[in-house]
Amino acid sequence: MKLHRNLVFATIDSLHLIFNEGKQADKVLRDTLKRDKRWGSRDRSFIAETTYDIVRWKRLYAEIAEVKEPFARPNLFRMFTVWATLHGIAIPDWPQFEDTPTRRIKGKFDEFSKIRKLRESIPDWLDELGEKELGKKWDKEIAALNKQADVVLRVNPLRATIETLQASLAEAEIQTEPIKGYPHALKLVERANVFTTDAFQNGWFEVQDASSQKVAQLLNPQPGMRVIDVCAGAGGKSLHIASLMDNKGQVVSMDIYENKLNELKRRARRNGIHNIETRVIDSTKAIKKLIGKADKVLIDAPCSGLGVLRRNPDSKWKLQPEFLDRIRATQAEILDSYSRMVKPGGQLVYATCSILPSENEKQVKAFLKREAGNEFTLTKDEKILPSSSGFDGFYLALLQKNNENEQ
Ligand SMILES: C[S@@+](CC[C@H](N)C(=O)[O-])C[C@H]1O[C@@H](n2cnc3c(N)ncnc32)[C@H](O)[C@@H]1O
Repeated sequence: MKLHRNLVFATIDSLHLIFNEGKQADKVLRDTLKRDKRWGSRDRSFIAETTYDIVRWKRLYAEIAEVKEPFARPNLFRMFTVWATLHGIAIPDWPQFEDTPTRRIKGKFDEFSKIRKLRESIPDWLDELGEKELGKKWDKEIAALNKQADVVLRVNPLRATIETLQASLAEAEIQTEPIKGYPHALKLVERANVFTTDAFQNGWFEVQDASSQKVAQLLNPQPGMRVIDVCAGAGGKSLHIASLMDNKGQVVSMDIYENKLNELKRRARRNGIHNIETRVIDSTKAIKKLIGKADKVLIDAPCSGLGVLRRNPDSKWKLQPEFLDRIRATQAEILDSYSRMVKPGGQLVYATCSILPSENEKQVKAFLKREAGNEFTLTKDEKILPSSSGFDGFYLALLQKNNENEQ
């Protein structure tokens, strides 16, 4: 592979913004990719994939390149050299690469591969936490979380079927395949930009990982019900729930951030969904009004996001142990407060995109022991691990609230 100067420079510029200025990788790449209209899909994917790769392997590559943060520009070129050498790509004789030794890169790679926190390129604290929470399983999970994620679509049954969507994408030269056990999912055979397709513009599908699609399935909403999605964000799950309800009944989508709910409304319009009502949680009143009013409540809780590291490798470097302590406390508060919205005889699903028991089954167990949880029983739960599923790490628990006469 021949390296092109403007693509390499765009990659280095993106890395500078992500590493040195703390900008979010997806936002940086969105802006970088707008820089040159002449770039084709291969050029774009080179910039995006190389940037994500170097973000994912930051610690390992920095150790091999013997550079430290903040990374001066010549040091970003040294890290790029590590990436290129390990991918068997020859380094061109540009002045930027003059001081970047290529010798010993493979030797150091082999040497560091014996130490998990270097091999998997993660901070010390995260390696210790993973081992403490998951024991021997941590080895396999962190390795799986360092792989590139598949792109999975969820067909919108209000607008298309798996077959019509597959055919429409094939016309745009995007090949997909169904995934056994996931009735609404299609996996891209090769990465492609699906957002420019007619099928996307017409609301035939959303991009949603296969594990995430299991959440609304477990909630099993029925047409005519009132379902409350209390941590709805930009609405990935709300849209799925509303489509399963065939636009009949009501979905109340709530979040503390109005801008996320505005995005949800835009997506709902594109999906042809008109049974979603959004409500910002700006005081406890918003919750009190809905106590005992929902047939089903979904708590898609804020979490560490450790199960989706493959999609957001930069969160390895942004996550802090103190944040994890705070988020666990928030999860417990949310469970206690929002579970009150479930009617007697109704159901609650608690979900996270984390693989840590302390955010998942331990959180549910503790809730069931507290006063707020004493009217609920755990019907079933599922831990989806990236190493065995091949998809994002998720936890889902279905809880049943007693009928009034059982209280
Ligand atoms: C895992 S994300 C939700 C993703 C969303 N359900 C989806 O499928 O796209 C968690 C959401 O919880 C929201 N959140 C954080 N703290 C909250 C709170 N105290 N009450 C309600 N929502 C909260 C965040 O803004 C975030 O959108």
